[in-house]
Amino acid sequence: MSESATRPGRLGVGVVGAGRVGTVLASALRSVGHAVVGVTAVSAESRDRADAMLPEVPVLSVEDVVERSELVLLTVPDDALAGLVRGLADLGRWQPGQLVVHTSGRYGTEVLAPAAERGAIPLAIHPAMTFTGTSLDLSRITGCPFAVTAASPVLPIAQALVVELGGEPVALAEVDRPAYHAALAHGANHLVTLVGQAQRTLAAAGLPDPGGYLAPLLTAALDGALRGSEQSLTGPVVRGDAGTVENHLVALAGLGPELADVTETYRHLARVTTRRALASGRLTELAAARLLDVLGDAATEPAPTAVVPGADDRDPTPLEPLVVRTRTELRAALSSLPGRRGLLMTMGALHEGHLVNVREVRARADHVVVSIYVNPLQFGPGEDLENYPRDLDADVALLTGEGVDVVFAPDDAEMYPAEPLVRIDPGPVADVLEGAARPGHFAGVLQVVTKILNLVRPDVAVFGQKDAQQLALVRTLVRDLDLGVEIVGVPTRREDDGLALSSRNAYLTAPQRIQALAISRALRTGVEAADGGADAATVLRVTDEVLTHAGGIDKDYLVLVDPETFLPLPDNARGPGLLAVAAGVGTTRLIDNMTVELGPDHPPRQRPKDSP
Ligand SMILES: Nc1ncnc2c1ncn2[C@@H]1O[C@H](COP(=O)(O)OP(=O)(O)OP(=O)(O)O)[C@@H](O)[C@H]1O
Ligand SMILES: CC(C)(CO)[C@@H](O)C(=O)[O-]
Ligand code: BAL
Repeated sequence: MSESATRPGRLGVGVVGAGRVGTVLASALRSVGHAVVGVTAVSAESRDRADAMLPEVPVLSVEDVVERSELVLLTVPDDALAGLVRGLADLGRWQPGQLVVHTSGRYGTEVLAPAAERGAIPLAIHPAMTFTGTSLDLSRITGCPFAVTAASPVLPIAQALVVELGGEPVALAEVDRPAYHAALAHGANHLVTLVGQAQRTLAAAGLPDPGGYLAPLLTAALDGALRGSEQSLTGPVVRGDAGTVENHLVALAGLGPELADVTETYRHLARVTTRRALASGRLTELAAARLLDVLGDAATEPAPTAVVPGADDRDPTPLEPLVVRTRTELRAALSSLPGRRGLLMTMGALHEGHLVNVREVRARADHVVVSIYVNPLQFGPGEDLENYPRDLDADVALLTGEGVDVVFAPDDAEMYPAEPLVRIDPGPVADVLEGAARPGHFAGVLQVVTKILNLVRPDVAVFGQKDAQQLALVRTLVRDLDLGVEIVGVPTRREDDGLALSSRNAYLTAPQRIQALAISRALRTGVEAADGGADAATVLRVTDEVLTHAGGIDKDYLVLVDPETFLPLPDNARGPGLLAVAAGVGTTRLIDNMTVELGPDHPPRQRPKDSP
């Protein structure tokens, strides 16, 4: 085709669909000398837009617009396009030689076949741009890439049209349009969702101007991503920082159901990011495996929880859990819960720390079971079995609205109909620290944990890191006895002043509660010393100094131990360590712990305020 034949010349342009794209493109065509002969606009919004962007252009019926135009711009929603073209063909409105141009990203020119059959020239152009429907958009078109699809003989017409608009035509085959459009929608539209999630999360964290706060970082990240591809990636995943990722998941879960979509997206994108970083050699197999372990396996990814508005059409999360007291009732209740089952075991007297654990279960399972049972086997003589706070109604009230399906609250006769003869031997970890202070405690814990796991048969069970030795022993139990349940540890939830949440805090008087703060203060001092490069002996000494000088603290033990064996670390130890305390405050015995990284080879622990 010759140059003059490919140039559109001065055309009468008609616009079907006075949406954002149609009015902006028509206005641009008008500004380069074409005449806009008519526009369709049904809603008041479209009429206003047509008025503002295409002043003095008559608003006409679809048929009149098509009849009067040499170039018909079809800018209707994608789903309406095929019907519109077919309908106009049935009415005999298409004219030979008429240019019929649509701007749908998804379609090529096939969708215009009914017009082509009547001699019209079908062209598909799609600007890779988002529009506001105002004159601001005119500048956005300049230099904007347009995907152009047309039969080869008329492709130059489509290209020339785009050049006239000020855009950069890029030829795209019919067959590639859907994937092309998916890529654009994923990048541009889902970015809006992602940035919106980041803003909502920052707002929940109390930042006054989330958008302003994010702008420099996100601009730099986008710039890097566009120029350096995925090599520009920074943050905890590419550092292999599974602890931080786990901490993020817990923090997000703690923000409540309105932000459940953030957890879901975070988990999914972090998994994909991990796999990409592994494939590009930026993560080792081991580091990737640790991350994927924390993030949960894609194959067992929980369906979105029902608390996400509109996320799926299952029944809404029951507001109040079903309370069952016997194993028969439990079995019946479980039989109506299909899918992945998650469990939190507790002794009741629930607090916010338990709720954080509930949310962690909910993020990992379709259904949540909470057990409430004060297990006599784990209490020694003279301990607080009789006084341990029990208030099932208050516990159920606290769990209401948290997406818990079933509360299993057996009494002693139901849990132990007969004195158990077969006992679990927890092994050497149970002989030290809590085990030494409370002989038989962990045998009793593992006995009841095994029973409840067998009764509930969960896919995943969550335990708090506050009871670090218990968590380690439960992991060993599951490994050694092949119990086939995923055990997830959850970081300790604290009051704002640092006190670890615990049911036994209820025993503290107001002055004792203040005295108890010395425990977390001492641990924090040790962590900071380790972060500053202090050796194990120094870390232990500075922690001890705080504890010893605090009033009202009756230290039972303060140790710096290996987090797996719970044996003391040597003075020159390197790597992870656990600072663990048990202390009496008045008549209440409290435990707490924090992890430290020892030795110069280890980077400082990840702080929440670290860059992403
Ligand atoms: N502050 C907390 N943060 C996160 N998890 C916790 C916290 N406190 C307890 N948990 C976890 O909740 C589960 C149930 O614990 P439990 O019912 O014994 O509560 P508790 O507050 O530890 O009670 P206690 O005061 O008797 O030690 C355990 O896995 C425990 O580790
Ligand atoms: C795991 C547990 C529920 C067993 O009684 C108890 O030890 C607890 O609450 O941590
Ligand atoms: N929170 C651990 C259970 C106990 O102290 O007995």
